[in-house]
Amino acid sequence: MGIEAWYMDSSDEDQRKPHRLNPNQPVSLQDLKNIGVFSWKLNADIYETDPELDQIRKDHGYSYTDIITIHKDTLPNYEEKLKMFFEEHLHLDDEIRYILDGQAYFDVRDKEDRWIRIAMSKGDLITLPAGIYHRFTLDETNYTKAMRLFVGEPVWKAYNRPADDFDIRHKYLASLQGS
Ligand SMILES: CSCCC(=O)/C(O)=C/O
Ligand SMILES: [Fe+2]
Repeated sequence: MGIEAWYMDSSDEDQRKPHRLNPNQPVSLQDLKNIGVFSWKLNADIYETDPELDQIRKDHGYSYTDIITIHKDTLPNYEEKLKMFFEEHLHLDDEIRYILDGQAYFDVRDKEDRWIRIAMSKGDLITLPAGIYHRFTLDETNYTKAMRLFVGEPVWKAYNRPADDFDIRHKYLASLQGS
């Protein structure tokens, strides 16, 4: 199957709810590619030995990996971290996440600054381009386990919006021209 994405409503209700418009307004994988968001569906049951994952890592230079389990019993400062992840932000590098178990949402801004919600579940690998405004939340199941990948030594620093003066933000916006 792979990821499913849709435009969000503007309600302030629980961030863990789907927040679909009525009627639902789906966003295609091609729409996501057009804003620099790419995804793969892999077999998460074999992530430790998966040749497909190895190939993606080789092709993109994802030399670093670690695993984060996001659940109230496993993640230190759980509430604080979830709050931080849901602040709209950007990074100076690509954000690459592979869901090994459970599910979660990434929200990204489209070219018109509208929120797109991306539903991620076991086996979904996603890359968000450096400079895109985004945020992350668990869904109502309150659990996910994800591999974090990075080119070289990881830099987790997030810059909350507004972060419009960074070169990477200009570069990202320029990359959208004509797409
Ligand atoms: C699934 S990893 C936690 C979320 C995160 O690291 C991040 O930067 C969200 O935007
Ligand atoms: Fe992020």
